[in-house]
Amino acid sequence: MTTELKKGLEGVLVAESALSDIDGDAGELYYRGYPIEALAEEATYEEVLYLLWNEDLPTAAELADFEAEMREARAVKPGIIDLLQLLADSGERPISALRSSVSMLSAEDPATGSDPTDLEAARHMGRRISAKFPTVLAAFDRLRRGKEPVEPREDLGLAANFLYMLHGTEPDPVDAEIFDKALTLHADHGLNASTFTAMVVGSTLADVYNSVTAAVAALSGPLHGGANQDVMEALLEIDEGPLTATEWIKELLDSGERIPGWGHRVYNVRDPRAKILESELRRLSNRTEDCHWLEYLEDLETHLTEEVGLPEKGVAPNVDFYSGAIYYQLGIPLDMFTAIFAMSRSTGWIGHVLEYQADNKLIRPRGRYIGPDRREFVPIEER
Ligand SMILES: CC(=O)SCCNC(=O)CCNC(=O)[C@H](O)C(C)(C)COP(=O)(O)OP(=O)(O)OC[C@H]1O[C@@H](n2cnc3c(N)ncnc32)[C@H](O)[C@@H]1OP(=O)(O)O
Ligand SMILES: O=C([O-])CC(=O)C(=O)O
Repeated sequence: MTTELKKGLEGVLVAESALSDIDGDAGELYYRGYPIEALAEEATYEEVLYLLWNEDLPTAAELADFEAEMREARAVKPGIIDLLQLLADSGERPISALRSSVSMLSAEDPATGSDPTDLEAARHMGRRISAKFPTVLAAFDRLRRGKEPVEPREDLGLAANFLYMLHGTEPDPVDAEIFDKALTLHADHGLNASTFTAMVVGSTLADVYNSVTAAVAALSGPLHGGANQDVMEALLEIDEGPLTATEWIKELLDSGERIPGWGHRVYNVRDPRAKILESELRRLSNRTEDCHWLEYLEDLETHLTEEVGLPEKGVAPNVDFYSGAIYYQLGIPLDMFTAIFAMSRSTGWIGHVLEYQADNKLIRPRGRYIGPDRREFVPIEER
């Protein structure tokens, strides 16, 4: 046993994976060997989903079968809608409603309770979760706004169908394409906190529903998936307040707070996903003829880079810095941003659990004990 303590498991190798590879110094990300830039530009999110769950990109026939299967699984039963109504009425956050809905999806799946080593049953559960997450989230948002959920459409891709179910109207093709790219960019990212959580749960041979429930919970925090909402809240505060973006960020730094959407455990340079999202935000801003969110973000990045010098400390924009403004311009409510991240990341969680369980070893690290020395028990009447 090693006695070296690695706080936060920083830099510790705990598993092998063929899903995604990150070069933190070069700022590069690959899914199964393909650069993220090419996948975002050339492939649909469904192709990426297939790639992460299988060993390679699908042929046209494989993709058609896979898409048909996923599209057929989109609808949810009335019991889920009743649960979502209950959660909406109690003012639950979307990410928490999503977490609760995984338990209900499990209750409604006949495969739940199957042999934990049955990988085909696990794949089936994974497909159902990723197919139903967009339906659950769109329905939850509509219910809390007093609207009827919109039934999923099988003739639309996953990204376009989500926007359709959320807004009740078919999205502009450019909006759907940009959202599809955002989903691709969030689909997997090595052993990040939520994926590792899913793997820890999966390593006990708990089923995919249990692994995903825990992963949603892990993603919800502001140090992980919650940062995209924090960035947009900051932009709104700048927009509504008297300070310029640069003045606002100076105040935040002076108060000793961290900049949301900046810094990363693995990247020492700009996250490659931030670069793609910045250019997609530009494309969207040109379409909506509203560039001011992009301008705030670029002013902030210029100031934090040139004046504050954060990149010299290895702190640079991460995936959450530019994504929030895209979602906002697509008409997605702020508190849904982290849940949308979960909707896409379910792909990575499930892929990693399936991969890990295929060659399973219970994950169980050790902690260094720093409590009192051995001592005699004192009965309560003598304390
Ligand atoms: C999808 C994702 O999960 S991406 C990350 C999303 N989270 C955020 O954007 C929240 C803001 N960022 C952070 O809190 C951090 O960068 C984390 C949690 C993501 C990574 O943190 P760690 O790898 O543990 O780095 P650590 O906390 O040790 O920070 C290292 C140094 O960089 C600084 N730093 C890190 N992030 C930031 C930031 N956002 N703003 C200002 N300084 C920062 C720290 O103050 C520290 O400086 P010091 O050595 O002078 O004390
Ligand atoms: O990798 C990480 O630690 C966080 C991250 O960027 C992600 O999960 O996409």
